[in-house]
Amino acid sequence: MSISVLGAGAFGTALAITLSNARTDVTLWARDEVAVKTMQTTRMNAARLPKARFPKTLTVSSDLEAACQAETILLVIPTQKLAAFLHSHATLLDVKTLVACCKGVDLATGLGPVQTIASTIPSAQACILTGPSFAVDIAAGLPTALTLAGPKNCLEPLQEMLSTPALRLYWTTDTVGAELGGALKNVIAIASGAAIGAGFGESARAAVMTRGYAEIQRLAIALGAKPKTLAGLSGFGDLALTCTSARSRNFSFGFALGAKTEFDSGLTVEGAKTAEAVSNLAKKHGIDMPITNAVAAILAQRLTVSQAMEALIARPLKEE
Ligand SMILES: NC(=O)C1=CN([C@@H]2O[C@H](COP(=O)(O)OP(=O)(O)OC[C@H]3O[C@@H](n4cnc5c(N)ncnc54)[C@H](O)[C@@H]3O)[C@@H](O)[C@H]2O)C=CC1
Ligand SMILES: O=C(CO)COP(=O)(O)O
Repeated sequence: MSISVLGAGAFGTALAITLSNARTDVTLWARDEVAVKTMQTTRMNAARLPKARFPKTLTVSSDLEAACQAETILLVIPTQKLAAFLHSHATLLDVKTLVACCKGVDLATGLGPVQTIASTIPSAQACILTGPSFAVDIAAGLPTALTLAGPKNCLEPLQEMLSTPALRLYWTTDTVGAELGGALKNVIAIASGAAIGAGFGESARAAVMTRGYAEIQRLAIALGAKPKTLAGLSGFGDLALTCTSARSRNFSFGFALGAKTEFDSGLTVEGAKTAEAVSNLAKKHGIDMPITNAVAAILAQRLTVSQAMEALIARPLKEE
């Protein structure tokens, strides 16, 4: 039962390193042949995950057909690129166990990663691995706990296969809760970063996190998520990590918005497109999501960070 990790960004590389520390049949695939050759020679991914050395057992390849011979495939490319990737390579991915390792809602379709897999490759077992984890921590072998969600029949073998001495996986069949918790917390992390960057203070950040969690629950439960999943690693756990760490790209992006400083546009910030996608979903389902709407409005330059905060604080008073 071999494993291929498709996508050699920070997270794909980290997962491939930790898995190949524990087993010998892991392949890390990247589309860029030059980057693959460099990784094969240097045994590291200096561009995305500097300092982390590849175990001898890790195979790095740009041959997608060969990589897709594996029974279990981890998809670690950004959410907005996932649907096109699956469409382009559907025949190679047919009937496989596909584990999305990305966090977001597709702007074009309004679907999360599991739903995107299920709608594109119905023959596949569509799963998601999500929860609080920075790539650097996973690559360094630091203790981490994640949520694995998918169809019941494949969860236990997959949990066994993807757990390592440092990486502890919990399973759930609630794919809706797992994918929405991971997607929506990134939007709240942008808002938290903006609050800190603009100098509104840590009390304001705590309010953004807590009321953000309330709106995550409102939308996700309306779409079928279980409250227990949202309170777990993939929801509350990841919200806590991402909203409080300057190592988070979503938090740092928000911080730069609030502080009016530059931000590296080459970095993957899933919450940016997801804010608009979720704002559209909330409107469609009649769900009140003022913080998400504020982030979407800031990114569309309809509001400044200060105007957004003033509008949030001035909302009608109500029961918690
Ligand atoms: N970096 C982290 O600490 C964590 C990241 N994640 C999630 O993992 C996902 C990927 O993030 P990162 O690896 O950090 O991003 P990254 O920006 O480091 O890497 C993304 C990779 O995807 C590749 N890619 C993009 N479009 C592609 C396509 N069409 N075909 C093939 N490859 C393509 C890029 O070449 C790049 O190597 C995101 O959804 C993120 O939220 C989840 C947990 C932790
Ligand atoms: O999802 C993550 C932590 O669990 C990574 O966060 P960023 O994408 O904001 O860096």
